[in-house]
Amino acid sequence: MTSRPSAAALSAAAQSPAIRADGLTKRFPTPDGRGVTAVDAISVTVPRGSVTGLLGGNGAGKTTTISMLLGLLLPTAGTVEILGVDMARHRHAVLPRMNFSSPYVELPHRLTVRENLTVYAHLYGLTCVKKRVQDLAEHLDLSRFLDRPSGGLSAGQKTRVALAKALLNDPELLLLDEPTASLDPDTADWIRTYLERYRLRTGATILLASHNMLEVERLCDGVLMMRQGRIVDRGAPSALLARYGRQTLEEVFLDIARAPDDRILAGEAADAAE
Ligand SMILES: Nc1ncnc2c1ncn2[C@@H]1O[C@H](COP(=O)(O)OP(=O)(O)OP(=O)(O)O)[C@@H](O)[C@H]1O
Repeated sequence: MTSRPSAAALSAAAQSPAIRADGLTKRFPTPDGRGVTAVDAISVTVPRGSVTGLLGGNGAGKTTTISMLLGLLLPTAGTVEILGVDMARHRHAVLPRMNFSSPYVELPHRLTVRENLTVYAHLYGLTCVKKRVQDLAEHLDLSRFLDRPSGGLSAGQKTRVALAKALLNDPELLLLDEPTASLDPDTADWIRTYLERYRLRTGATILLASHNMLEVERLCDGVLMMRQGRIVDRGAPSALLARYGRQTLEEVFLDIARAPDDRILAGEAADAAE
């Protein structure tokens, strides 16, 4: 159902967290019929204006989680509210207020950067599209290759274009899957600084999946640690360092990734108690 939320629901929504997921689960079918549980009943609350890191090893369930938050994948079970709006019922009311970028989603190769951004700007229903594209190109240092086909850009240039696409509608909620994957340290630092400034300027909420622990320590107020589809720990980076008695988030990550399964279950108990 995609009916419009009521006035009372909209007023309550304004007070709600940026993301609230409850019991969110995704099971994929597999050819052997056993299926794989990519995301296993996770419950997450992300406050407005925060930057939250979604961490976990390969296959932990980060991309699947982000896809469900975006409404790109239907959950097998559980609920998602974005900016107080129930994604299952009123997804179209909130989609214009959010956006995402992912290295796994390529823009059409043959279109130029300008054409791609223009198409997306129209899809998002923006007015003054020409000026918006021009302004973003300047902010993200894209002007030199605005008229080149998107497929011919380097990985770093593509990442900046993907970020421009994600910022076209000035999203209140930005979901980023590995925003600095395969970037050189200079470009990665540039993107992080840009994101910090965007958050400060707009008060937007950012959820980012990352394998770069220094990035997470620098950008994130809070961290969600995933393993085998579950949230096994969470907290501010400083709180996690203290809890594990470690100096760096990378060490904490390794502790969690290498812990025996009974530690995972302990994390689940903490999750349920939240
Ligand atoms: N369409 C699909 N069909 C079957 N299994 C899937 C599908 N998509 C994801 N999976 C499985 O779900 C699990 C979680 O995958 P996901 O891509 O969410 O992990 P991830 O944490 O983003 O990993 P990475 O860090 O490697 O990108 C993995 O076991 C993966 O093989």
